[in-house]
Amino acid sequence: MKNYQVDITIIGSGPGGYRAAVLGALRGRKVAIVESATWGGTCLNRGCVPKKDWHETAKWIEQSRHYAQRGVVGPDLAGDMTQAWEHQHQVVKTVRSSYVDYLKRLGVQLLDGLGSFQDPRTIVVRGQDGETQQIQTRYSIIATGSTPALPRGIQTVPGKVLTSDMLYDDAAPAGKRVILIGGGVIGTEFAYIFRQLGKEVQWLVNSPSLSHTRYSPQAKDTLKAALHTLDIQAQEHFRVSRIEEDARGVSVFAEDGRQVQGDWVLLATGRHAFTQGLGLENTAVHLDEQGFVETDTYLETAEPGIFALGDVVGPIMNANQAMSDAQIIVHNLLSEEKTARNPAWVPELVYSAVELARIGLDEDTAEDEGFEPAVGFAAFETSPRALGQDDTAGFVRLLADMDSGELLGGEIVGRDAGELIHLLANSGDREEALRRIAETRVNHPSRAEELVNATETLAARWGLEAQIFGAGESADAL
Ligand SMILES: Cc1cc2nc3c(=O)[nH]c(=O)nc-3n(C[C@H](O)[C@H](O)[C@H](O)COP(=O)(O)OP(=O)(O)OC[C@H]3O[C@@H](n4cnc5c(N)ncnc54)[C@H](O)[C@@H]3O)c2cc1C
Ligand SMILES: NC(=O)c1ccc[n+]([C@@H]2O[C@H](COP(=O)([O-])OP(=O)(O)OC[C@H]3O[C@@H](n4cnc5c(N)ncnc54)[C@H](O)[C@@H]3O)[C@@H](O)[C@H]2O)c1
Repeated sequence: MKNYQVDITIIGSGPGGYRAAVLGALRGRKVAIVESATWGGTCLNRGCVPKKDWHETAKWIEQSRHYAQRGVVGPDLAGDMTQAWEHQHQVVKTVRSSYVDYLKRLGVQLLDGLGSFQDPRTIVVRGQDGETQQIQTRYSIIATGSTPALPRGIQTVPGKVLTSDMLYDDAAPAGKRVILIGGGVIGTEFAYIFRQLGKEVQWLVNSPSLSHTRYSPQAKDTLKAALHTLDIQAQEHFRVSRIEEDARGVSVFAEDGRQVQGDWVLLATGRHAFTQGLGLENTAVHLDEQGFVETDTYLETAEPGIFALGDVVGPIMNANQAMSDAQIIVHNLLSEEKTARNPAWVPELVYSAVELARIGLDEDTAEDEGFEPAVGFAAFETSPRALGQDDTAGFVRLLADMDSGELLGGEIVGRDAGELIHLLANSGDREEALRRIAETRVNHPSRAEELVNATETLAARWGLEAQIFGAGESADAL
């Protein structure tokens, strides 16, 4: 049995674990990272990276409908999921090998196998070949992510009843008629992607799409309208209770007796924290009622020296949160001044018929926290850049406190929202944020200009000129 002595051990190599390993090594610490399955975790192998690759393909196909009017002529184009699957697979392989390479170059010790606490400072790693290795560690980070949650009584069947994990682990099933279950983020993203990739999609949801998220009603309505334009509509109040397979495919039954038939099913019915086999009983680490690892606001568990991040901590499950958590933990391990987790200021995204991005507080939360939120709005409808791209859906919506002009939150809907949100994500002084945006030297024509326009709307409509433009000359003095 091989033995290692390190400063920090990370269990799980998803975006959170990977980022923690990189930051720990860059700060001169001896780091080991353990992975029981594919290096890179859910995000790289079965989540964000392959999904965004498909979203890009779906956008190309949608945009091809504008080709003729722009003077690009030729036969009609259509999506092919088999080829799209191959494309994402190649992208994922390339990214994975560059990730692993970088960790090795930084001197991180990579260990293949299931990591399990023998005691709070000892982790045993069991490889698939039965070999075991042991790590003595000063600190540990649990970064073991999540797995798909299935409705009660429903089981997966390869090629017929899949989760998103299974969809990317093996080539996509051939059948054209797909039944998609769930109105959460995955359901809303895949309804669009599947449709553009040439599938006939029956989308079953028990509550309206994204109803449990913090996007504004305006954002959800814009997305709904874009999906309708592409003839994508959900069957609402469909609570799945049973799935049957036969020679012709699959039948999905609702609690109220409705029945839908198709070739295969994708279950997008949530995910839960994954802690199986971690040996937490040999530590003081505690799980909450939903199975998430409990931590304090600095992400330390009930066992001093053991931290946790990302999906396994929840409740927000996205790569951005996992990577932000990693930054916080490594910072706190190495600095006197501690930083607390603040999920509100980590961007959230949805990639569907339009992109939705948001950060900060929504109106209700802002009011609850004692602010008086004012809204600044700018639509892409008249943006020269958006018009030139034949893609004018969406807007920028900024929230500021009426008294102080402090930026409270922001939402960007439309093409490239996932890139533009970074202009709001800088964690600098938020009392100065709107002034910083208003003074940004912009590229023209660009979508980023609409952020400047939204700050100007805020100033003009809510009398925030002094806070946003500064106390310069008044109009009377001119
Ligand atoms: C279809 C889909 C699309 C998504 N798209 C996006 C997106 O566009 N943007 C976004 O921000 N988020 C997206 N997400 C969410 C994102 O993938 C997750 O939030 C993110 O991967 C969580 O990162 P993590 O580091 O917490 O864990 P994970 O990425 O889940 O990684 C955990 C790793 O730990 C390993 N592990 C578990 N137990 C052990 C053990 N005992 N020993 C060793 N290794 C272990 C697992 O094998 C796994 O590799 C998507 C998710 C899905 C399913
Ligand atoms: N862009 C991103 O950041 C991104 C992308 C994909 C996934 N994720 C994260 O991954 C996690 C999993 O995504 P998800 O969409 O599976 O989960 P989710 O929790 O967002 O949504 C699950 C949906 O399934 C529905 N559902 C559950 N049981 C059902 C039943 N029996 N019949 C019909 N509907 C049922 C729920 O009502 C809900 O609408 C989420 O936390 C999500 O935020 C993030």
